[in-house]
Amino acid sequence: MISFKSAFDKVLENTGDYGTESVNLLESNGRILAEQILADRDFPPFDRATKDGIAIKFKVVQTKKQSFKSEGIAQAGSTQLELKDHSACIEIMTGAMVPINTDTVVMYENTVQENGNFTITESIKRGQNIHYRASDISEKSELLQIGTKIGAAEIGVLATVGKSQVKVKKLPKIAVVATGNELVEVNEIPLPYQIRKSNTYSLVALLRDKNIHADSFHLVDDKLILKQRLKKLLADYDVLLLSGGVSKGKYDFLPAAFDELGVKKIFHKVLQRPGKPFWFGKDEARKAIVFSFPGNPVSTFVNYHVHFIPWLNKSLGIESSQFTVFLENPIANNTGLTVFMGVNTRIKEGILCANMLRTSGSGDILSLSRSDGFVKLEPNQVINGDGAELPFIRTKNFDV
Ligand SMILES: Nc1nc2c(c(=O)[nH]1)N[C@H]1C(S)=C(S)[C@@H](COP(=O)(O)OP(=O)(O)OC[C@H]3O[C@@H](n4cnc5c(N)ncnc54)[C@H](O)[C@@H]3O)O[C@H]1N2
Ligand code: MOO
Repeated sequence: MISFKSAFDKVLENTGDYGTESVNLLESNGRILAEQILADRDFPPFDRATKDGIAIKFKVVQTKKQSFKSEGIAQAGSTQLELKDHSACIEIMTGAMVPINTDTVVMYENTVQENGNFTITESIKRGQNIHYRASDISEKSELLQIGTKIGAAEIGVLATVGKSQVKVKKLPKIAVVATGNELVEVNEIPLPYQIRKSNTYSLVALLRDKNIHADSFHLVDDKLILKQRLKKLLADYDVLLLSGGVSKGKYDFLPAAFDELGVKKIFHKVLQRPGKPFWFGKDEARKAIVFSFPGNPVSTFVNYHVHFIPWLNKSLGIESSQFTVFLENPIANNTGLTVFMGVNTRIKEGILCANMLRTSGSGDILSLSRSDGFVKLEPNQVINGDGAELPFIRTKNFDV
């Protein structure tokens, strides 16, 4: 059996690169940018008014009482106007081009209007209320780097520079596989010795959060059939995420089946809890990676978060976020295993604090919906009554 750290390192040594693809702008949300985005023009592209009011030439302002006759209206979305009489003004709307021969915008609220003449009522500064051309960034400057995670703000930038198609990192093609004769479908009534499958649904849902639309399968405990089905899945998919069938049971055929199919075992069994019987391997010939998680729901869930997510992030070229929480309870891990313990979190005086949850073990599927994530305890780590800051594996968003 290998330590959690060694297993984790081996998982990260076996990441893949799935290339790039072009997707529609809105479909790029949540994806990883695979092209450098440059400004196609200056930002902003012209001197633009930031207030509705009048545009004037500052130099001609002599007294507070002076009034400016309006020559016309500069509307956003219209060509640039020119102030003919330098002692007059042009009314201007937010977003419009500042007219030629003007350099200052005074908002309507700071003027008094009478018969098309405007008198400025407040002191003004030269150049006020103008967002100057290229003051944010100039043409050809880099706006977004390769490797940026695209969110709503980036979609706005991409739209601004006219990217209706965006080159993003391709996601691996994934098969989620349930194993076990005891499993029935969600819409079936289980017999007394059966249960409905849940792991595959959780995994498919988790993957959807990563924009991956996985296909799911169910394999029964028959070694020959298992091998036939696995062979095809290994050829058709980049990654197999399996649950169940990897411990010591008489029907836990997966390790032997992988061996007979020529899938290289990288490790089997990790000094961690839950999720100890995790089997990880690589099919060099068919170019597939196999995450074969132990079947207990908490084991599958924890392994997905602690091993698969960092693997996926590294495969896509992005850093995995590292969180910590302050665990408020004393706890002793009297084992040589790395332990992942379900916790609830809350913000106390600006600090994210965690409290451990009672659970009956890795078959306790309800504990997953009650917890916000897991804290990581090192082998034989003891936390006394003062609590301690610990690594935190977040499994829920803070906004839910
Ligand atoms: N002699 C030993 N027995 C066990 C060991 C061991 O080291 N020696 N390890 C235990 C640990 S730890 C775990 S975790 C489990 C993992 O066993 P398997 O990966 O072989 O999984 P199964 O036996 O197939 O299933 C375990 C449990 O999970 C339920 N299950 C499976 N798939 C699903 C699914 N898709 N949805 C919901 N529930 C699922 C299954 O019905 C079982 O109850 O082994 C221990 N035993
Ligand atoms: O790996 Mo098991 O999850 O300890 O029950």
